[in-house]
Amino acid sequence: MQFSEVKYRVAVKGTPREILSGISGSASPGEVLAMMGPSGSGKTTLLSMLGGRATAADGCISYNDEPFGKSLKRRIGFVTQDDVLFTHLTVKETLTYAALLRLPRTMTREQKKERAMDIIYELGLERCQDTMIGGSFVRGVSGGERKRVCIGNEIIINPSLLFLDEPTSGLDSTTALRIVQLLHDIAETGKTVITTIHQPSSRLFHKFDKLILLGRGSLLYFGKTAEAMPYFSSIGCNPLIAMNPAEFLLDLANGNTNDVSVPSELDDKVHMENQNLQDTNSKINLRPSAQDVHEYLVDAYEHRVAYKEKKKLLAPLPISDDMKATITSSKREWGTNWCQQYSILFCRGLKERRHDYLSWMRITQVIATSIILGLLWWHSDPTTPKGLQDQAGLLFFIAVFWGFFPVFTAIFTFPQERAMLNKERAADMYKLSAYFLARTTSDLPLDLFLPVIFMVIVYFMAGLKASAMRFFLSMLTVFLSIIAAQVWQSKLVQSYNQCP
Ligand SMILES: Nc1ncnc2c1ncn2[C@@H]1O[C@H](COP(=O)(O)OP(=O)(O)OP(=O)(O)O)[C@@H](O)[C@H]1O
Repeated sequence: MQFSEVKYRVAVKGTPREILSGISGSASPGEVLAMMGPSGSGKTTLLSMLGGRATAADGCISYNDEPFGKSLKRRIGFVTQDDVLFTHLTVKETLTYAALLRLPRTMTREQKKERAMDIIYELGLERCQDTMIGGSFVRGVSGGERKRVCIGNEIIINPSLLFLDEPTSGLDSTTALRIVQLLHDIAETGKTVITTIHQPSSRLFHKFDKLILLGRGSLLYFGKTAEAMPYFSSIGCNPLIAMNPAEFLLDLANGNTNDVSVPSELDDKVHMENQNLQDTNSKINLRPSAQDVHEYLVDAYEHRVAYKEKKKLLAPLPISDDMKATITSSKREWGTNWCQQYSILFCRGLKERRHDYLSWMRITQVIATSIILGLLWWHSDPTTPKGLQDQAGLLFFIAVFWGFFPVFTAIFTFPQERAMLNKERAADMYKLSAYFLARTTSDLPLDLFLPVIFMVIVYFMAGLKASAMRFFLSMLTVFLSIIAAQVWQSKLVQSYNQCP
């Protein structure tokens, strides 16, 4: 993968702001490329563009000399910074559903399940395979285990290109090392791995083959990790005390020169500025400002390394015609057919949402409402015109209540699923129509369970046991209200149909 002069701009309050200013580099099969830089330096933005999740304002990104195409989606694994997983599924269920949806049709269902189990063992998740993922309201697996599940979700398809956004953040050094070792092993099988990383330990730092150092959206270094320290030494920046190279590079990228030797050009600049300050009796600076350090590093890279690296990027890659045809093909390859996608998504939807739909809070809410209604219409008499009018009012209330109740549930549960829908659709896991139908139909049995309890209570308390026909008609009203609610919900899904 090669990228040259990649730029990214956003408009902040109408003013264009440059997030990335001309980043160039490359990563080859068998290599792990790490992107380092202070928070807000543009690592995630660059990774999203390289992974085809965002479009660059300027510049060129190519994969085996071809631009990003739909067929590439299934060859790319992308682990986002935020863990996007279903909270109520277990580790094993999560990876099994991913395997069933993503692995190619040529594999049988059993083989796909076996692959999920292999990943569980490979990532050391066997002890928590039956534990729920969990989230803000449900206690589940630990942060490190959740991160490993996210990685497993992507490596399960054996991607040619694997992108990871801060896979080791918040993990202890041993677990972090284990994950980086895993990335190394994946790269050794001929894959390309690109990861952003925050403050790695020195042991981790040396595991990366190539390094990109970003500072304020500019490239401060791109090249072999082993050559980073000699390069900075050659431009006059050396650590004055023994320190982790990653810490030293991050300090430099932040413009912090404490415990770092400063090149003579920067020293001269500080002296000149101090002379001007003495004239105005202002406070004297002892160290160069962060802005000066940044400008010096960008300038040094531009003059000493950039030209050489850009020349390397211009050299054509030797690629076979078969490979070229696969990359340029605009045909999407689905891992499963439409019916299989529907049935997998239906089962997954039932498993995930039964916790929300059948929670004690919802059950109590429904039973309490039905008891209140039963008390208000206590043993109403359907033989008089006034009593019949009363019962028509009750039926109207029931229809409205069951029209809105599922809608509110959908409003609260769907936004949580939106991130998942975006992520899975970006990886071409299924068609939107399969998702939509599976979601609507998996909600129906759950939506119908509570109304039945509700209706039974109301009928016995309000004394509406007169005719089976009337019971049937009011159940039909409830059912139609729920269908109307589901159709309304489908509009909600369609409004989110702008994902890639
Ligand atoms: N759409 C946007 N609108 C406004 N600012 C943006 C947008 N996207 C990115 N930025 C800004 O661009 C900068 C780089 O963001 P990015 O998420 O790439 O940083 P990062 O290096 O990954 O940071 P961290 O390590 O904290 O995750 C940040 O200052 C961010 O606020």
